[in-house]
Amino acid sequence: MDNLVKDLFEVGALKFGTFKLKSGIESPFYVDLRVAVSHPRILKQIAAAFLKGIREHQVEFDLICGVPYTALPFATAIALEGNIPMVMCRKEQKDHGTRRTVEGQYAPGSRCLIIEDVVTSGSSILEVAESLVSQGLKVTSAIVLLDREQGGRDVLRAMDIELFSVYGITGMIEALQNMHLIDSLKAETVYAFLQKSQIIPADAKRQPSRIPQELGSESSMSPIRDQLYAISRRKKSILCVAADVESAEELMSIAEDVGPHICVLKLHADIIRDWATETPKRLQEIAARHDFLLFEDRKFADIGSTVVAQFGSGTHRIASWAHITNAHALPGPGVIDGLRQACESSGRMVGLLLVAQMSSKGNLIDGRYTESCLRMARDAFPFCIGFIAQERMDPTGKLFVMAPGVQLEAKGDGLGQQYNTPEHLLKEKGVDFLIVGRGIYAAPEPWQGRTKVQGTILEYPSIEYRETLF
Ligand SMILES: O=c1ccn([C@@H]2O[C@H](COP(=O)(O)O)[C@@H](O)[C@H]2O)c(=O)[nH]1
Repeated sequence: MDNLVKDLFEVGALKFGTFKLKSGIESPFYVDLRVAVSHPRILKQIAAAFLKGIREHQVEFDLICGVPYTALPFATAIALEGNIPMVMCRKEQKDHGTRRTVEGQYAPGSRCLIIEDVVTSGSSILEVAESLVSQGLKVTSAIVLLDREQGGRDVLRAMDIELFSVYGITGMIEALQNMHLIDSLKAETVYAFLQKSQIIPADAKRQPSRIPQELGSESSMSPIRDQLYAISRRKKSILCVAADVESAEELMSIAEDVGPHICVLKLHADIIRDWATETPKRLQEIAARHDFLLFEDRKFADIGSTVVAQFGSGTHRIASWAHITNAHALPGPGVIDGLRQACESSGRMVGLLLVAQMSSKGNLIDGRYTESCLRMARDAFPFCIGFIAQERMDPTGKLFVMAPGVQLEAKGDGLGQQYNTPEHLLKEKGVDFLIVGRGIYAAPEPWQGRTKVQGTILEYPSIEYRETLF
């Protein structure tokens, strides 16, 4: 095993120095196992090391799947050396041919062991696990060549995936020291770094949002999510204004005032007493001019066939104009299927948010319900793009959180609404977007020379403010 460590070090797969990671964090070591493909001898050693680990840990599985891209050749080598069937997971779904996300032959219910090169947070393994599970495979374990020992194992355990590793970084460092390939100063620097950069599952919920730097440019599986992140980046805004007003004129006036500063305008169409056929057209025109999305806060909560009609027909014909809508998970996945079907019939794609937590005092949502929402939302991605919630939900950051119940002062409204400050929700709870209603459109003090809406909105945080928190 030490020979492999030595070989990896000598081909530059393990480097020591100062390296800026994708997250912006500076790390005293860097692992690049991609170079292994250029050294068939090392690739063979890697496969043997994985097979040894699998045997020693008595991992039970029927087939393997490598996390794209670096672990794909590793999985192939393991499959060949160990005569083990393998499947491949696509990063993006094809838009032609079979549209399969998992390639290869497998029986539903087969146990798939995920093969990974390096684990930091576990998020890449989780993404592959989601794809495999969505195709009927079972995933209960993963094995990695090198665990950076920063907490990914705990994050995965919290998601019911057991992680086995061929090497942990500590063991690898010790082996390198014993072979006099690195000195004790380098080793100490790595240990100190590991101590201060732990991700623990509870904290995974509080990680700074990955929007907009990473996810925003990553995928186009959900055009609405991509559109939202692009607007967020362009306008440096994380604000959704909730305009709970009763007339179309008031709604248009708020939309014009807040438009330049927001990503999303949220409304309750059923509050507007004079809703007319041209109302959504006027809203769409303002949204296009000021570059924001329209979110109808309908909170669907009925059986699939009823929500098909509620979403696509009736006075409001929500599916024909909203970019985003939301639903309670209470009725089960049928509510999501119904909304998806209505979207397909209307020929427009709308992004769905599940209400996983509520801001109101005494609400009946508990931790188990919220966990079930997370599972339902994962299964429904990319139609479901996130949550209405009060804290970060998805450690992978794929599904975002919009949090209502936000004002500059944490208090209540006398009718059960509970407010948190932007700082608390962003910093302590790791939410991605803030939904602010009366804090902006019903703020008491007009600003000199501006409408009160125009004045107050500037007091709410932008992306830049959020970045100063971390
Ligand atoms: O848990 C929830 C879910 C939705 N809302 C909605 O957000 C706004 C909040 O308005 P404020 O004036 O900022 O209180 C409102 O439209 C609610 O329907 C929520 O508050 N809490």
